[in-house]
Amino acid sequence: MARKKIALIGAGQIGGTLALLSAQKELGDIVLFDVVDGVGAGKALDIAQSAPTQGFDVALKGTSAYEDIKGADVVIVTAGVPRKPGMSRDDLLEINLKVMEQVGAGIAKYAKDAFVICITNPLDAMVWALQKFSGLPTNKVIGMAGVLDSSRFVHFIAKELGVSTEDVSAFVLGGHGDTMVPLARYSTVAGIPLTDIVKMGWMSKERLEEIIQRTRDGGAEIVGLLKTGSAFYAPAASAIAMAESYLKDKKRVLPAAAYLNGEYGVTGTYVGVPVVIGAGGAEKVVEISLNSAEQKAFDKSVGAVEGLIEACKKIAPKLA
Ligand SMILES: NC(=O)C1=CN([C@@H]2O[C@H](COP(=O)(O)OP(=O)(O)OC[C@H]3O[C@@H](n4cnc5c(N)ncnc54)[C@H](O)[C@@H]3O)[C@@H](O)[C@H]2O)C=CC1
Ligand SMILES: O=C([O-])CC(=O)C(=O)O
Repeated sequence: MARKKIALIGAGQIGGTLALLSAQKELGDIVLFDVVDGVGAGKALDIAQSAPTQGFDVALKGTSAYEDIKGADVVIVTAGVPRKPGMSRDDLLEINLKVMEQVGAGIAKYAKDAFVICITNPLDAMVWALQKFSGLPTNKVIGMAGVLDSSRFVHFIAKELGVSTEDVSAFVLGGHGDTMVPLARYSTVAGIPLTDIVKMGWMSKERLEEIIQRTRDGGAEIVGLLKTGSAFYAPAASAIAMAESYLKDKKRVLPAAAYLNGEYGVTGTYVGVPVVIGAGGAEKVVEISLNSAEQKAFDKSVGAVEGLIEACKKIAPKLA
């Protein structure tokens, strides 16, 4: 059976980590594309030279030519710029929107049958723009954020309670920004909702609120520590989980920025919701019932994303 092909657009911090993880998991042959000549090739060669000790058999290639992504099964987009301390993700909108236009054109020309995962920030607006610029079907273009935000929530809960992350699961909905909605009611420890964990007295309500806020600030916390860029290991691992679910038709239910066509009462916007990811791409948006406080928080988050989409339309009128 021929190997699958994975194209990584952007060979920076996340792109390089995506290449390493894809190789170690033997997800397919890898093309690392970057506008900066040599970056993709350098990382491809470096990772290829780890194969003898890691024991994987995949081909890696670096490039600055879009034609090399031809026939890719999965395209993961990290092209653009990350934020620095003092910036919000939204400050990246104008510069990264231009990048999405170029990337969208490249995908449309050479990889129109691919499953596309966008990571570039501000995530929900960028995945919306990338789908428009590429013209690919909405079920084949998705944004990575919810898996990362939920992983952060899981990490903080497991650490707080002194339990394995294996037994904690969490859901964070909404846009990938300050308004994201970590859902305590749908996040569990061995099946016990966090709201019950509080009732049982295992964790105080105040501590849970602090952890929820730390989750919302999870990206900024790492930007503050790194100073020169943003998180990349966990973001890459999150996108790989999504790519793997598509390539292996695992049909995992993962929180991701999906195109909403009436679900949750929202139309025409990408926002973080639980999605079944399988061979058909984003196969189904799972509509969980929200109580009034959760709905209010979700609506606020959708409003923030819609504001960014309007800003995109002003900058690039052809998106309107
Ligand atoms: N969705 C999420 O949860 C997360 C999103 N991000 C975002 O991911 C993006 C990438 O982050 P990093 O990899 O850390 O940044 P990075 O700066 O290390 O890598 C970005 C790469 O994109 C390349 N690039 C710039 N313009 C390009 C173009 N027109 N075509 C192709 N490549 C181009 C750059 O040369 C650079 O190598 C940022 O926008 C960041 O904010 C980061 C973490 C989590
Ligand atoms: O915070 C950032 O700029 C990068 C990001 O989206 C994250 O790590 O969640």
